[in-house]
Amino acid sequence: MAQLDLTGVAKKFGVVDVLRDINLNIRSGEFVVFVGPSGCGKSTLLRIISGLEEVTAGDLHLDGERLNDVDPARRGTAMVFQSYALYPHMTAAENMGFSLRMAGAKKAEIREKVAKAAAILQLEKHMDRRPGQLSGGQKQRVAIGRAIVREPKVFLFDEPLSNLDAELRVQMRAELIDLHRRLKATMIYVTHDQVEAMTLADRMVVLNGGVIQQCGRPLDLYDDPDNRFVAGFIGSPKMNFLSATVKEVRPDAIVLDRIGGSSTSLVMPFEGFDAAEGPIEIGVRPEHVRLAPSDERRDGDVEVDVTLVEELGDVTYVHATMPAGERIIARSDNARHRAETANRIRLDPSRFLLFGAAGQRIRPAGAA
Ligand SMILES: Nc1ncnc2c1ncn2[C@@H]1O[C@H](COP(=O)(O)OP(=O)(O)OP(=O)(O)O)[C@@H](O)[C@H]1O
Repeated sequence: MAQLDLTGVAKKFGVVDVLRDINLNIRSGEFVVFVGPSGCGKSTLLRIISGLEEVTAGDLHLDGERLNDVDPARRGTAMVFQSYALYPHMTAAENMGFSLRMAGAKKAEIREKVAKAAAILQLEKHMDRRPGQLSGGQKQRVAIGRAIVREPKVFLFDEPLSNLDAELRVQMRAELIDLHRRLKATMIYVTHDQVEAMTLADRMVVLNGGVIQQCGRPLDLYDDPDNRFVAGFIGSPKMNFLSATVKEVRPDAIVLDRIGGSSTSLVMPFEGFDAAEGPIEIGVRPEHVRLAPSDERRDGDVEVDVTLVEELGDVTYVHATMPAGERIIARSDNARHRAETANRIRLDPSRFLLFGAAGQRIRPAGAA
């Protein structure tokens, strides 16, 4: 068991609020990823859990035990840092066993635990090498091994893959998923990379400005973001945002006008729109914006200026500007021959998400 509960956690550095009213329950065995832009407070939150920082307000409980005043070494957490933080003069085996030695463990026990971790991480052949003789990926595995031998209740990872090249990062991601499956441990992972977060997380916690913006399963956040920040942060290329006005409200639909500054009107299925919402913004993902076939014209097709065509082989992204200058990205799965000549896009209003002036999501009546 390793259930972690954060209640009303806040942190100030001087007068600056770095974290505000963080409430989070992390279940035993869950892989939770804190994600957000630089400076949003994710590392500070991880350091608070590890005990490297104190809270300004709020409580932390691990399996019901209040952690606030428990010494970092006795919390049952183990941290893996971006910088590896290995001792250069020690071998991989000595680095991995160091904390056990400091805790007074017997040599045989240390040997056994280090050998077990080395096997899990496929490091057996490198255990006599010093960090200087290891690759970046091997060093990171030693750092993870050092956490494993401590058999922590909660593993804490602070951007552990950001010093590795792109290919190795993908490989290490797969290894971390496998490690989590085998150890069944509670893991908390910090990254600013939303793709890394999406691929690793059982649950993502999106932070911005020291506040939790949304917390949930990666695809739920992708499909059903609570606000414009989450909608724009998750997904690559990013969600398109277009201005629009609501011309008419029907019981089960709205008529949107001046979409992206164009003369286009479209009917969007939407139950119970509240006319008091004020100006709105449409969010639509690139995969829901298509190139209109040149031989077919439909209401709602928008003339655009194509500014860039990115042909990636399996998919093509067409970057364009709408008549009033708003930018939009369309995705095409088979547009190699057509992308350069495309000049109209087709929007799918059933895929639109609506956001209010403060960036809040406007959901249809009855939606969660
Ligand atoms: N010891 C400190 N004293 C003062 N301010 C700090 C301290 N540590 C962090 N901060 C500030 O707190 C804010 C959050 O920092 P934190 O390192 O948690 O962000 P982060 O989301 O992990 O960013 P990054 O991805 O760049 O590491 C930043 O504005 C940072 O400058």
